[in-house]
Amino acid sequence: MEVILKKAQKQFAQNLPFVIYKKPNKNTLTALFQKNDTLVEINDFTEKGFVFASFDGSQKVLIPENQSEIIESIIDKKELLAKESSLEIPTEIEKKNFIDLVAKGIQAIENNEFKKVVLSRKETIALADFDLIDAFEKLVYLYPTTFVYCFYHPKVGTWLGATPEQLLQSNDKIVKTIALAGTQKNNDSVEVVWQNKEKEEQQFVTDYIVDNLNSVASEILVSKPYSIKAGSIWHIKTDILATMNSECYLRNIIELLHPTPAVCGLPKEKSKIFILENENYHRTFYTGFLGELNRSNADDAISSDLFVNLRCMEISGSIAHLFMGCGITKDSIPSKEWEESVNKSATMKKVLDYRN
Ligand SMILES: C=C(O[C@@H]1C=C(C(=O)O)C=C[C@H]1O)C(=O)O
Repeated sequence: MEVILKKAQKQFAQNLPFVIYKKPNKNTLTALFQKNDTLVEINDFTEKGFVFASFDGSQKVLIPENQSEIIESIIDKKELLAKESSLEIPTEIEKKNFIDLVAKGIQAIENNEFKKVVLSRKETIALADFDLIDAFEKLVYLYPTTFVYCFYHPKVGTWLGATPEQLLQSNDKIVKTIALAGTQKNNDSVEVVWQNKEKEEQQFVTDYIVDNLNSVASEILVSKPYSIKAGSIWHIKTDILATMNSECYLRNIIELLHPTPAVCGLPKEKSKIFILENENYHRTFYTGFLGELNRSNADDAISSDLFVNLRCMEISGSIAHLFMGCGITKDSIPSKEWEESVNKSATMKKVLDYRN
């Protein structure tokens, strides 16, 4: 593990692109160290490597397998306990802006413009004594059930995240995906109880995915919704397994699924326009997707393994930009959505706040 982390440090110091990641519940780190700093873009999703794509689909960057050194390493055993962050809380202005944005979203739903919209915000934190690879290592230990990554490209930026959300996993004609939505903070109670607002919001996501896959799948299996925990937050999740028609390609499936109503809304186009016009910042790679694309020699028979870029931050010099969003429906209460966004920001704040 030392070796792979040291190599990542060196690659970063030399301004060469790399990604280092850990899959949910796995004890292996994988890294792709690109040997040059060429910016490679995806054309049709037949490329091999690690993809890093933006929310609006305008940027689809690849760390190509055939131009990279690929290293895997077992994660050393160590336990880091999550703790409450003591970093600064956001300002009253940030709070007011987000509450106003959510109220505007609810109004648009009441006007029947759409049924659901996911609205988000960005929070900026000044960093002291920050080390990228050290922060990545802490994320690995803090969030074992999530997809943890550190992505760097000198022409794109530096991102870190620990996301609970799979976009899809595919091998030939078998595609696995999930519907994830509904959020509540862990309060150590024995049973997690969900209100109708969260159940409905998550059902929208399941229905959307199943409806869209129906046009290209010969069979779809859908699990019952269940609760899962990511860091100190609970979500509702449904597993979906589809067998695709022979004329369906990975590119079609990605176009059908991304962005799902878990991060955009319903209907897709109308909610997307609302997001682009009303969130007063650019999401760039937040709520985009990332992961292994058409991996060669996949030992677990999964050739593409993609995740949605949530619970993430962009590092820019000595500043971290944190991103968090909430699903808004007709039953949303703006102040509660604000609290939810604050709870979600704790995922990254905990690692920024950690002192050895
Ligand atoms: C948009 C985010 O999360 C998404 C929104 C959720 C919700 O609205 O309850 C839950 C999980 C994610 O699908 C985020 O974490 O920024």
